[in-house]
Order: sequence, then C-alpha cells, then structure tokens
Amino acid sequence: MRTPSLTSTASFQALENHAAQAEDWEMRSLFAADPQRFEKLSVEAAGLFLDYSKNRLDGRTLELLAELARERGVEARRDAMFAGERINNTENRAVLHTALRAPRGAKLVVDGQDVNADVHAVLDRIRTFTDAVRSGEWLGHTGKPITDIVNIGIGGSDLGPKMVVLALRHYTHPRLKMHFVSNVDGHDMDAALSQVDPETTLFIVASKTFTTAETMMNAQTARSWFLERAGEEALAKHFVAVSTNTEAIKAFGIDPANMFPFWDWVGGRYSVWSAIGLSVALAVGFGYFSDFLAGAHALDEHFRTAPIEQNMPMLLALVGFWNREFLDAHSVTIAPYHQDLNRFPAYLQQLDMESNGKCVTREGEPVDTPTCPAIWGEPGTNGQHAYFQLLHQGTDLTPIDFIAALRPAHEMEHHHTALLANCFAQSEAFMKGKTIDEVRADLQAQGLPADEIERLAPHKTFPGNRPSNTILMERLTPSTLGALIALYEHKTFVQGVIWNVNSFDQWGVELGKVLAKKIEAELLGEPQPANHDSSTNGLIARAKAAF
Ligand SMILES: O=P(O)(O)OC[C@H]1O[C@](O)(CO)[C@@H](O)[C@@H]1O
Repeated sequence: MRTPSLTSTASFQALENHAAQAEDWEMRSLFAADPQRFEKLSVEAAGLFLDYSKNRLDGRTLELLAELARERGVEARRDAMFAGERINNTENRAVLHTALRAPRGAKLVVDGQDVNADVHAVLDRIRTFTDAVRSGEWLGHTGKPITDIVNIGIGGSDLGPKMVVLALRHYTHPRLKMHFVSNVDGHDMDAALSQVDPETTLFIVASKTFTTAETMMNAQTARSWFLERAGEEALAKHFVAVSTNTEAIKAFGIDPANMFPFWDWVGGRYSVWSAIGLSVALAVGFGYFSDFLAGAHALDEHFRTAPIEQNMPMLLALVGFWNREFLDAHSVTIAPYHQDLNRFPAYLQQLDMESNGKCVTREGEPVDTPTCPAIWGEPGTNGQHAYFQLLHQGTDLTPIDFIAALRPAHEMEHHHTALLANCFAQSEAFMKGKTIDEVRADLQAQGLPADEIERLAPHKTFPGNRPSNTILMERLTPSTLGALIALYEHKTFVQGVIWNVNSFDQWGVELGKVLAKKIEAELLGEPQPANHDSSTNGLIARAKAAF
C-alpha cells in the first residue's frame, strides 16, 4: 500500500494550522505562563536527561506531533525494525543494529538464522582477541607486544570507532596508541606510518564491503609498507580485517581466521556496535565495550516500549521535525560541552545526513516537504568564539543541541563549573535574547549619552526565541555514550519514517564514486580527455600538466 504524502495527512494539516497561530509565540512568555514548563518538557531514560522546554512549542504542539507520529506509523515501523523485517526496501535488507547490543539469549530469529547467537559468537571472538592483544599475550613477528593499532576504514568504518575511542579517552589502555586512517589523501597514511613500528603495529582493515576505493588503496599501501619491512610470513600477526566480504579478504591476503565478520543488515553508519568496533574494544577492553553496548540497549528498550509522549528519541525527533518544517530551520548545530566528544558532530553528520538526506520517498515519489537539515558543530565553548555570533544574531534560525556531563573525568572542578555555566548561559541567551529596551537600560546605567545609546542599541539587541535542546548525563561513560548514540540513531529513524524516506540506503554517494574512477584513469592515461564539460576538462588538464 502506498504511503499518503506527508502534507495530505490530517495531522500534518492540523500542525500547519497550529503553526500559523504559533508564529508569534515568545518562549519567554511560554516560560512565564507555566512554572512547570521545565518539568513537563523534559524526560529521563538510560542515564540521559533531555530538556526540550526551550523550544517554541506548547502542550498542544506536542499532542499534534504525537498524532502525526501515529498517523505515519512510526510505532509499527519501529517494531518491524526490531523484529528484523526488511525495512531497507531499496536494498531488500533488514536493519538490525539493535540486535548487535541485545544481551546474550535475547530471542531473535530472522530467516531461520539465530541472529543473537551469531552476534554473540563474534563478540566472544572479539573478547578473546582483544584480551590477548591488551594483555601482551598476542605478539608481533619479532616477539614484542603490540603498541600501536591503525584502523583503516572510512565513513561508518572510521567515524564511529574514532569518535568513541576519543570520547572514552579515560578508559583506554596505556600501552596502546590508536591511529585512524580514512582519507585517500596520502598525507593521512603518511602521518600514521611515520609514527609506528612494523614490529609492534596491528593494522585493522575495516570495511563492510571490502570494496571501498579509499580503504582498499590505504590497505594496500599499509600492506606494502609492512611487507617491505617484515615479510609475508609476518603478516598474520599484524593484519586483521572486519567485513561482511570473506572472499575479498582472502584475496587481499588476510587469513579468514583473522577476520571478524558482520552482516548485511548492519548499515555502515550504524556499525560501531559490530566488529567494526574492534578498535574500540582494543582501546577500552571488552568489559567497557560491553558496557557501551548495554547503554545503547537500555536506550533501545526505552525506545521500544515508552509511549510516544515520554519517549526520548521520539520527542527529540518530533521537536526537530517541528523546527525543520514549521520554523524553517535549514541546519542544526550540535554543541557538545565536553572536549572528549569533539568528533561527535562529525559522527552525527553521517548518521543523520546519509540517512535522511533524501528527496524521494520509499516509493520513489518526490517528497513534498523539506527533509534532513544540515548537521554541523564543534565543542561548544570553541563554537562560542567562532560561529555563535551567527546563531545569536544571524538571519537564519538554527536550533542547537547542547550536550554536557554533570561531572568531569578530571579533578579541575573550577574548569567544569565554568564549562557548565557557559552551556546553560548559552541556552538561556538563545531563548531569552535581549530586547532593545533592556539594552537601552543597560547603556543608560553605564552613563552613555542618549545619541550613543541609540546608535549602539540595535547592535547589542538579541532577538532570542531561538530553540535548543539540552542533553545531560551524570558522566560520559561507555554506557552513557552508548545511550547517547542510540538516542540519535532512533531520532534519525523516527524522522525518516515521518518523511517516508528510506533511512538505510545511500545511493547519493554512488555517482561521485563512478566518475572518480573514470577521471583517475584519465589522469594517469593519454590523451587529455575532452568528453567532460569545459570546467572538468580544464581542471584535469591543469592536474596533468602538474604531474
Ligand atoms: O565500510 P565500507 O563498505 O568500506 O563503507 C564505508 C562507507 O562508505 C559508504 O558506503 C558511503 O560511500 C558509507 O555508507 C560507509 O559507511
């Protein structure tokens, strides 16, 4: 059955009418009118707390948004995902990253295959291997323990592991130095190889497909570098692979005994929970890796069972949808007030934009509303001194997600107090703004002459009324990090269902890949191609002249 277009649904139309009335709402007044607003518009789950009260909405808005989620079948699609139905309809695949973090013994049989048993069999192998490397029992070819791990992968085979290893810096093994090489730009590989010793380095080639051009080139380069220094028989102690493609791994020369498999029902950007997380398990140890999975599972259980009105990922998604559709927010800023989460915005860029950056529905019809906003950000305090100017006084409305841990992992308490003060102050400033009369009063109190006050006042006025969410956790731990990532995964899922796009394919990355192959051959060959547009022909010619 065809899904009705979004704008034709009764709940969307009700929201449109409601949005017309809400246009003039001031958050200051909404807060003043309801002293319970914070208690009402906040929710707790799996070690996370979400305050969504600083958005331009009221109880009725939330009722209508929940109605929309129901009308779009969000709950039914969620249940289908957890049950292993093939909801990725353009690739005819199930979507089961939630199964990767389900505890041993959870029942899930898909197409006659015991998914839970398969997952835990691989986890057992990850435990054995990572324990051996971490304890120093696994030795390099000259009998020395491993000191450096180089993860070679890109997209989901890089962003997740790298972000998590950085975020869990405090849990990492003191002997193991982690390196991540993703870019086909040789400078990336050069930087890693210049720091490592072939006798004590373990390379992980991480690629779901084992065909991704950048990763294959990087893996071949690392292999040649290693063979020149150590020889073929040493390879097994220094190269392992993570993939769904056993044949390609064998062809590359990695022993399948050193391969950690996963399955086609794990999307690249949802794969950090699978063997793609091998570098995480090596860095923090299997115990903390298990806590990371358990934190995500706790959030999964909340998402699976809580009613929409109290369901954190649903609420985050619905509020984001409201801002996108009715407040015309073209982008969302992610502002972690935690330095160790500095790659989290980059991670969310792939998660959200590769999932929902789509312009046709699951049935291939053009969508009838805007879909995924652009996602960007940096650690919050750094952003404050760079682009927050635009967020406060620019002409676009850009909602912000503030993320903070209440307790630090260091002992410099005064730093942490300053950090949290900044985080809360920013969300207050975005909400309240500063009226021109407040500015005038300030300037008067400073004793400025009247004409100077009038000259400066417009510049010092803040429109305010700018929406934000704040996500808090007690500490950034493996478990709360797992929950945080799962929160955003499910938020992305819910928005995808409302827009009726397939959040689990990524056809938009293919065209560039195909053209790059062709141009790479042209850059290397003769004659100068003339079959492109004049710009592309001209750029190729300039590069060939420089070779
Ligand atoms: O793990 P692989 O197969 O090398 O893919 C890497 C990345 O490339 C993409 O397919 C995009 O080209 C991502 O979805 C994926 O995470």
